[in-house]
Amino acid sequence: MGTPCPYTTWIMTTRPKLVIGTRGSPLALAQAHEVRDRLIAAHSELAEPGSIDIRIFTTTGDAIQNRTLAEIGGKGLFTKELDEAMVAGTIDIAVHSMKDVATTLPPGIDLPCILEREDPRDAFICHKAKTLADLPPGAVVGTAGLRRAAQVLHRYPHLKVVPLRGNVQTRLNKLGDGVVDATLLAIAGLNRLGMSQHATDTLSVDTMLPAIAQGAIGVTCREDDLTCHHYLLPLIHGESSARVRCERAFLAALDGSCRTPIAGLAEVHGRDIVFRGMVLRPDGSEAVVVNHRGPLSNPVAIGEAAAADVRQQASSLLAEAVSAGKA
Ligand SMILES: NCc1[nH]cc(CCC(=O)O)c1CC(=O)O
Repeated sequence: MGTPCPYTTWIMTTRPKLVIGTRGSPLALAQAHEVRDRLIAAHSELAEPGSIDIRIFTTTGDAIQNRTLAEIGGKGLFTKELDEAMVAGTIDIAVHSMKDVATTLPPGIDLPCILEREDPRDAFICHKAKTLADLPPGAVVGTAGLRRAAQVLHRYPHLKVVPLRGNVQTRLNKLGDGVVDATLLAIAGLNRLGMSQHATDTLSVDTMLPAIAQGAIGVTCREDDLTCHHYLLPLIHGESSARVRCERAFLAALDGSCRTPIAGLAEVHGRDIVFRGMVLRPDGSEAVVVNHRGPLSNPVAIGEAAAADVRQQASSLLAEAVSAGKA
């Protein structure tokens, strides 16, 4: 046996083939690990120990957990530091909840990969009632998002909504402490954390239309990084990509963000996409719902047509919703 070449060892330990950037919340880490495991399963050259490095970043969005997002303003709060690290070359790919990704990507960054989507629906979590409809008048629902708040107030005007922020565990703790009577969380997040046992009920999309792209994980990389585009290719899920592109086209055409009281869900029926979009007044007093169907081959056109429909039917409601999300 010859002596191992020290030069080779040095390269292997200091230069991973791929650096993944992620936020540090348990949910973000679970998603980054899922992407790492899928990359390893798809590419034997990445299976060698040390080939993939995961680097954790605190984003502006994480730093302000205790204020409501609507108070802060600005787009891409959960992606900013990751985008900068990618452009600088510190990381090669970044893993995101697509729900938190602004509709316009920064220059030089591509979103080549949407993984197979999880359940897009919201969970109702409560120790006092079996479902949202059973909550008595005056019961307090804690939620950070205008979309969930406006839909709760729209369908159940007798309920009270208060802001409740923090990561999934923090929100469950606050519920346990009795700060609120109930809260709403994405089923996908609970599933990925192995915490689905906390869901008291799954809300139908007729009760609570999901956020744009809820339950979908996306992976970004530099536009000119052909190696990463190659690595990500087998992870792309076609139907999920089409659904997310349709929903994001709707949001983009309405100039909305993840903080706007806008909801939408695209589903695949045969060779068609069936899309439902909703825009609400922030106080839930009024809502407009649009339904559009079209070929799976052009998802963006369906989202855009639905947005045009909203503009035509409810321009003042839309203006109020959009400015609430930017305030
Ligand atoms: N804004 C936080 C956030 N971003 C993505 C998820 C859940 C997972 C997903 O939608 O993919 C959550 C938590 C929640 O809304 O319950």
